[in-house]
Amino acid sequence: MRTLVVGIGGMTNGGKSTMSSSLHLRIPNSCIIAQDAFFKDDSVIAVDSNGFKQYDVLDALHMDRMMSKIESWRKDPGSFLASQSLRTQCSVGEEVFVLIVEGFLIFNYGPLNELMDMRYFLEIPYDVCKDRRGSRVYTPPDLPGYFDGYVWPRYLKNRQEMEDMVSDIVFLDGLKSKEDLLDYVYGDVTMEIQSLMGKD
Ligand SMILES: Nc1ncnc2c1ncn2[C@@H]1O[C@H](COP(=O)(O)OP(=O)(O)OP(=O)(O)O)[C@@H](O)[C@H]1O
Ligand SMILES: NC(=O)c1ccc[n+]([C@@H]2O[C@H](CO)[C@@H](O)[C@H]2O)c1
Repeated sequence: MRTLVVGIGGMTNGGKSTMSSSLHLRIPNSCIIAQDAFFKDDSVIAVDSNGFKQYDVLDALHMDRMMSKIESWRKDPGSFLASQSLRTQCSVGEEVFVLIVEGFLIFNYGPLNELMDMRYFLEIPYDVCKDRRGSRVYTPPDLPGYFDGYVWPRYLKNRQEMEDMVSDIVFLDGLKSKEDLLDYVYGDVTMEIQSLMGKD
């Protein structure tokens, strides 16, 4: 059985969900596991001296649960796919199962990073990131000053840590159009699938 794990990482609002869901729709036998689904309950998230909730760290996430879910895909991707929602597209005869792992801290977690076959990171400039983030409503909503006082400085730290840990990441300019970005990653993934299919 052949499998491929594609990591779609990136900054907050870099376009990860957009890219991942479009990729999923184009790639047969693919599914998405998104890191945002594994945030701990708000009541256990640490708060700093400014009153800012410390959401942008691995400690805010149930990474153990995320890894268990990925493990169940790895054990039996066919059954995992079948247990997914109606959106899942199964294609008989396609032999490579593709897992799209999406999230803002996927490469910072060693055991998860190790499982990736392909790594992408969507980046956008500070002002675009701040604008996009400002038009989103999280639960709980961002406090005034949260972006400059917490999200951005924390991103810079997370990014440095990621670059110190991982070298083979393809950085993508998130200012390009959704279509161009998708075409690029889809082209790469398709080539990899073809190459895996030719392996026996
Ligand atoms: N290439 C693009 N060009 C312009 N806007 C984009 C592009 N990709 C995504 N967007 C827009 O940016 C916003 C954030 O996109 P998306 O939700 O995909 O980001 P994200 O990285 O998953 O964010 P988060 O992880 O913080 O939820 C959305 O409004 C989306 O429509
Ligand atoms: N529980 C959530 O999903 C949640 C709550 C508060 C903030 N966030 C933000 O999500 C981003 C990652 O996609 C991070 O920058 C968090 O601040 C998420």
